[in-house]
Amino acid sequence: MSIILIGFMGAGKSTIAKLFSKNYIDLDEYISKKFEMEVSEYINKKGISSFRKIEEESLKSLVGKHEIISTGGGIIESLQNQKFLLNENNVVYLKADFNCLLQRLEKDKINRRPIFENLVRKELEELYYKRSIIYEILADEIIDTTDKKVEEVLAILKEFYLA
Ligand SMILES: Nc1ncnc2c1ncn2[C@@H]1O[C@H](COP(=O)(O)OP(=O)(O)O)[C@@H](O)[C@H]1O
Ligand SMILES: O=C(O)C1=C[C@@H](OP(=O)(O)O)[C@@H](O)[C@H](O)C1
Ligand SMILES: [Mg+2]
Repeated sequence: MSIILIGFMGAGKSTIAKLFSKNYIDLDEYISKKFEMEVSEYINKKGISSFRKIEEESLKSLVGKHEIISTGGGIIESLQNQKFLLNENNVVYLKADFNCLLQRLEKDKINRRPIFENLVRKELEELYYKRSIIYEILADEIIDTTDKKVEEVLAILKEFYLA
């Protein structure tokens, strides 16, 4: 079994997966290593549709092989992935208020996120609400990370799966 973390950009999926288990895989990191370029570079060079296809293939091939998988926020843009995730039993939605996510994303100088950088606030907010409904539907567990420290979120996840 694999725990699969879903949620909007900035929810803390990559951070939490890494801390939860040595046997983690981050889909963006996996894709970046495979194609020897940052995900942002891949999206800018090859386009978002190509990236979504790679995400589909990667998700399918990695589930079951790692204790925890952090996905990219757009994983649920693919209908195929939605169906796949609906059939999985350990999908955890890391959620947060829009303003909280925005603050985290603005502070994060390490990861480049074309979807975040190329949208104006209103467009990003619309995307957030559109995606939030889908994350909720697909989730087996939901952790609200708003105003929670990384350590607190990690402790809740451990309570679910390691207690
Ligand atoms: N619970 C949290 N509280 C405050 N900052 C956080 C929290 N979780 C993650 N962050 C920060 O937000 C940014 C995005 O985290 P990241 O793990 O890359 O999110 P995601 O993979 O969901 O996009 C990073 O700078 C990270 O340190
Ligand atoms: O929401 C999205 O469409 C994306 C989210 C990013 O991952 P994080 O959610 O880990 O930031 C990354 O996969 C890519 O930039 C596209
Ligand atoms: Mg991430």
